[in-house]
Amino acid sequence: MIDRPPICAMVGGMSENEAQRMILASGSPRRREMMAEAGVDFEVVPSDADELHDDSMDLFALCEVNAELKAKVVAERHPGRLVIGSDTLVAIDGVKLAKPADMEEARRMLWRLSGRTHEVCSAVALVRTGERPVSETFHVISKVTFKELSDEVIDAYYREVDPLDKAGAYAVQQCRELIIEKIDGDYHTIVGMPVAETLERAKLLL
Ligand SMILES: Cc1cn([C@H]2C[C@H](O)[C@@H](COP(=O)(O)OP(=O)(O)OP(=O)(O)O)O2)c(=O)[nH]c1=O
Repeated sequence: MIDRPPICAMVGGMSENEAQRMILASGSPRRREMMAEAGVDFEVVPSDADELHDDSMDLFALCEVNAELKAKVVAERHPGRLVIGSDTLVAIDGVKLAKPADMEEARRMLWRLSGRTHEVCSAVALVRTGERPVSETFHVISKVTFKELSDEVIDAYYREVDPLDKAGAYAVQQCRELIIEKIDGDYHTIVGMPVAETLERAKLLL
């Protein structure tokens, strides 16, 4: 006899367990770690969506659009599954800082942030296609104040931290004492995703 789950435990051709398994549409190791630490069952399918860069948009709006683009591409390929996409941007004086293209740009970003307070926005899109479609997007903004930096401090910081895959060219989770004076808001939002709120909302949508 073929061993298969009963029909009542099947959702659109998937077993209930598979349907309940969320997809994190991200290549970010930080997002993956935060979801894993929260103890949820999920699969990682990085998104190949092209991110939008539009300085005329509000910080939160651009972040939300990018989170949606990332989630939608993966959701289209996995109908029936709840897909989580996320985007993080840093902003100061109306200028948005994404991931730096090279070390020179990274250094320029840190100088811009030196001794000042900036915003970090992380947006999350929860998207499902198929029979029970869902599209919900939200964002959280936290504030980070940098110490006054110097060339020596930046050299020391970049000996320990690779800035090239991080918005704003720094990582709050690494060698924080070298560059950061103060954090106001949700720490996980700065690392890349407001994970508690994401999972609360996701649970209601499964
Ligand atoms: C501000 C900040 C950002 N980051 C990271 C989180 C994100 O991985 C990255 C922002 O770039 P994103 O474009 O949001 O994400 P990503 O390209 O790393 O991953 P994906 O699009 O596949 O989801 O910066 C930190 O790790 N620490 C920080 O303190």
